Amino acid sequence: MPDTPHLDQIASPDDLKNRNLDFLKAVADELRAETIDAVSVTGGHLGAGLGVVEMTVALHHVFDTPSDILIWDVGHQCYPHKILTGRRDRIRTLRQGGGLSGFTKRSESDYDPFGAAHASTSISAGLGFAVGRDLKHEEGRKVVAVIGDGSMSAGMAYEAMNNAGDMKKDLIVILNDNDMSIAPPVGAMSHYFARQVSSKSYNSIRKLGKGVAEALGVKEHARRAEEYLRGMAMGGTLFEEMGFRYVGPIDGHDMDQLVAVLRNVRDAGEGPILIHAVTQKGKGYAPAEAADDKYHGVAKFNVVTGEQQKKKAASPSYTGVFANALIQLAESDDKICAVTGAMPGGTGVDKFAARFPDRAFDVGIAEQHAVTFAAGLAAEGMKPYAAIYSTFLQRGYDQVVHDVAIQSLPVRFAIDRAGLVGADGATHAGAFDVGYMGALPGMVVMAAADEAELARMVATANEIDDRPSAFRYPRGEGLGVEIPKELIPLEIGKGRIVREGSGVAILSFGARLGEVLKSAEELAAYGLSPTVADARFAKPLDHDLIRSLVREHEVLITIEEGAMGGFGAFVLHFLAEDGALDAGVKIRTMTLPDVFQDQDSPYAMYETAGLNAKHITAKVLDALGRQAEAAAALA
Ligand SMILES: Cc1ncc(C[n+]2csc(CCOP(=O)(O)OP(=O)(O)O)c2C)c(N)n1
Ligand SMILES: CC(=O)[C@@H](O)[C@H](O)COP(=O)(O)O
Ligand SMILES: [Mg+2]
Repeated sequence: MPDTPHLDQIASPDDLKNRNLDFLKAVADELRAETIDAVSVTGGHLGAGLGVVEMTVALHHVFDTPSDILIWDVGHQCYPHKILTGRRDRIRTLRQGGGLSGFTKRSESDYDPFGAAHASTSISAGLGFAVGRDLKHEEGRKVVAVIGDGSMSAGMAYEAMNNAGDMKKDLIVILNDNDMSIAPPVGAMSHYFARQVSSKSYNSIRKLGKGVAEALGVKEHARRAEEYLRGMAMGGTLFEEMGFRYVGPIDGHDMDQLVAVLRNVRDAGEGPILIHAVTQKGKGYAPAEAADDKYHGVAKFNVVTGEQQKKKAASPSYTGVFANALIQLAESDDKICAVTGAMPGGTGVDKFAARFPDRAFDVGIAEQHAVTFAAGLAAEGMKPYAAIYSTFLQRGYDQVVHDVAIQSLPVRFAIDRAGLVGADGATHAGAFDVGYMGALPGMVVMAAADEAELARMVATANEIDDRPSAFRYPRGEGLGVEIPKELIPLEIGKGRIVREGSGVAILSFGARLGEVLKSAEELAAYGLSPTVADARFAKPLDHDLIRSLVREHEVLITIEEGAMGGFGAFVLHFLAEDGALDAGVKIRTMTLPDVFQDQDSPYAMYETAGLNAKHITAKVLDALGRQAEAAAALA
């Protein structure tokens, strides 16, 4: 544990008030050490937090949080903020079951006025707070939104600035420019920020900033503050064109400069202001600074060496299987393209890009654009695979409906991180895609039961050229099954029987199949031998398979790694319309529960969700009227 005599004096941000700069700098140093130490035992997002340590201390010193509103965009950089705002004693529970969230969360603290985890929401939310404040005539309260350069690639940020610049509300936006997203940043705006930073004025302002900060002092009056601000502003920036006053670039690790600038901005009066702060992701921890990803997201690690305790994977990841299958197909099909929204590593598009650089596109944190861009590619006769996490595809849903589905354009949606993802919690759960994709006329919706199925689904989607298709697969490793060398496409809308049995049928959609097969073994002890089927498709549904399962069994259970309103609902709808329900057939649908589940290990989350083998066993017994045995199976 680090030695932290200054940080020990900070129970809340109040303890940062009336402190001198030397004290604040000492707190920052200790806060950085404490953050590194905590993440070394929990794993999590490290690089982003290390880049805002000084900014976090300065913000809580200058502003009167939580009365003043401080919003962290994404929230993955908020661990130092959590340590300063009364959560230090629980910081080593970050991202663990029952512990602190890895993001800002309203229910966790008054110092988290707005929850996040998806990018680029902070300016919109901040403007909402500012307008609400003014409507309540509480004009003295300040609103600050801190947004990263990567998150400034999303349309939402500009929609918010467009609105804020026009409304002229008192709102402070800090552009935390570390020249990194998860991967290197992309896009013209990223080049624009770089030009601002590399301009000569930055260097002179750095020197000037220190001098002026020393000269100004805490109680300097407003006129001097205004002059200082004007001296810092570079003039003619895009932000100024949008109605913001622009301050910077400033050194986001220089406490003297930060405190002086924040104070002046705080006291500068009406209207939106943007402070351009240049920071370094991973700052102050050599292994993070040296790493390509700046330790964006890490496993537990050794603080001295920086070595991460990554578990050796027994099988390839689903993501890797997707990437390899796509590359294999693209070797002989030059129409195949891959699109990612700032997640090249997470989706495997980086592998595809290494092989086919001209056919891989990282469009930034811009899922809406990613979907419509893919629609344009498809309309031009290309075969785009939009590889997007289930949770982030939510942001592009109108584009899926309006730009893709209504026009029957053959965009292939590779939906990664389907189902529960573990430590990232509710904000990142891939819970809803089966329902929202399956609702769309013409859409083909598949889910992979294992990695071999996934590889074949990639090939199946390649053949679907007259309408959109989607295939979903979970985070993490596959089951270790062999992947066929030749990727034979599946027959559209046809499932498969995996295990012949009688009495009970379990129809699985997606990667719960492993748990279903475990349950089938358990059920032998109860004298039962269920039929197990893999639906493969939620749309079109395999009507023949479902009819035969119902006809030949007393009980039908459906199971999926998704929210209600998905596969089970589609099956029930079909059976109701088909008249099967009139005959009193016993059907149960197993889905994620109707709650937003907090973070835990994926296994524990599925345990809470009631979707592991023992729950399936209990569900079968319960449906058969064997309640006592069902309860015992759960014990
Ligand atoms: C809508 C959305 N898409 C993708 C992500 C995944 N994501 C999380 S952080 C991040 C990079 C953010 O970069 P930046 O805002 O510059 O913050 P930094 O990590 O550099 O501090 C991305 C792409 C997300 N959280 N939300
Ligand atoms: C904050 C964020 O959205 C990403 O960093 C996310 O945590 C990555 O998740 P994976 O680890 O599943 O790629
Ligand atoms: Mg960044």
